[in-house]
Amino acid sequence: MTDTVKINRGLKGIHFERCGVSDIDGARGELSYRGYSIHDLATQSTFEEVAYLLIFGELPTAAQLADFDARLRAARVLPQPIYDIIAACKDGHPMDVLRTAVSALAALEPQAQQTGEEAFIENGIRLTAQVPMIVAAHDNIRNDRAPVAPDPDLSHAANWLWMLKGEKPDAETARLADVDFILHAEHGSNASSFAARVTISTETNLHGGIVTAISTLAGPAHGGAAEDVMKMVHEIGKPENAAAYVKAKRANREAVMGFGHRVYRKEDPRARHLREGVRRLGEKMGAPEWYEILQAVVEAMKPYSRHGLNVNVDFYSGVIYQLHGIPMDLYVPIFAIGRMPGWVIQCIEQQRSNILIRPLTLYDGPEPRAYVPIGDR
Ligand SMILES: CC(=O)SCCNC(=O)CCNC(=O)[C@H](O)C(C)(C)COP(=O)(O)OP(=O)(O)OC[C@H]1O[C@@H](n2cnc3c(N)ncnc32)[C@H](O)[C@@H]1OP(=O)(O)O
Ligand SMILES: O=C([O-])CC(=O)C(=O)O
Repeated sequence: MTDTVKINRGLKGIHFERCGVSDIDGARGELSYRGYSIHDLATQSTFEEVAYLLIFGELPTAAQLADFDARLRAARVLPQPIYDIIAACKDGHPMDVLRTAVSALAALEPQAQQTGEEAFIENGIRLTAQVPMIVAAHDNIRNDRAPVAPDPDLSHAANWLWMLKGEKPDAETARLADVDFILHAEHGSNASSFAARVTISTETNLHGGIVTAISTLAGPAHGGAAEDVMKMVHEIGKPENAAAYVKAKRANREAVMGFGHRVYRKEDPRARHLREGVRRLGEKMGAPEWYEILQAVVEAMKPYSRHGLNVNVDFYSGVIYQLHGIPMDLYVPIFAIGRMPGWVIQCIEQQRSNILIRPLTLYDGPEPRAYVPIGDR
């Protein structure tokens, strides 16, 4: 038996379900949400429209978008105990604080216990509005500032920057954040969405799935990579050091952060928009060196890229955040803010045609043996 069972470590290349939300063509380096190219969405759509598209399956009409947007804006409310919980763990990593706060919301808001499609949509919209509030409130509280009240006149992205910094962003800055959220909104059966589906498959509530997803996104092999890319860029310091840095990493068989992907064998299509964002923003702010360091790393990685090792979505995003003065440990929470609609729809899809997700591990431990009482060991 042991010899004949095929083990798929990491479930590489395994389709565990059908899903009509996003399509990733790893060989071609293409991504679409509900049939719409990520390039069209990133250049023409807004986060609110994309969130609607992901959750309801179609691009909204103007009236549907206005209604959805109003629901999102009305949901910008956190119960007071959440601020107390954030204050109590303010010195923790923002992902730990976010996870704890979302978990607390499940206990504080009675409607969070409801399951079923309507409840998941309602709770998903509320959480999508609350997650940026939690991240911004934490950053304010840990810096001895009062949380900034949401502004009902601002879009999701602009309101996030307003709550974080206490200043209204200009249109270009708000649009860059909007595009960043669109690019991060959904990505099929990535580790955090898969983990959320496993949780939902036990018939629990949406908040449980989102808590799982936040935990899973945090690691450096997934969303945590953006923070590590920025640490790498600081360590490299100037473009001429990039080749030696990459050589040393490869000699030690260590990963260069922001490179590699389980599915893409060509460049991650999302990276194009973020690269352009870094280049433009660097020029505008008189700090072109960050873009130059990143491009020097890309150049240095070329000899290793022949098996499809290319930049992923996490490679360029950190520098954009840094140029906006956002602390490094907020990079993963920003990913989580963008990913909310993707997590919500993955949980809805799992619930819609549920089956308990419970794969097997092949036992390769000791043969059956006699129990030895503790006094005789
Ligand atoms: C939003 C996201 O989650 S995107 C991913 C973000 N994560 C990162 O950027 C962290 C760095 N990258 C990685 O650790 C990996 O590429 C992962 C975890 C993303 C994907 O891992 P896997 O699909 O398991 O690929 P695997 O690790 O088997 O890599 C295949 C080959 O590419 C190499 N490789 C993969 N990623 C990298 C990297 N970042 N730097 C250098 N080499 C790499 C591996 O060493 C391996 O080479 P080998 O066949 O000679 O042993
Ligand atoms: O799909 C993956 O494995 C990781 C990823 O790029 C994402 O979640 O955006």
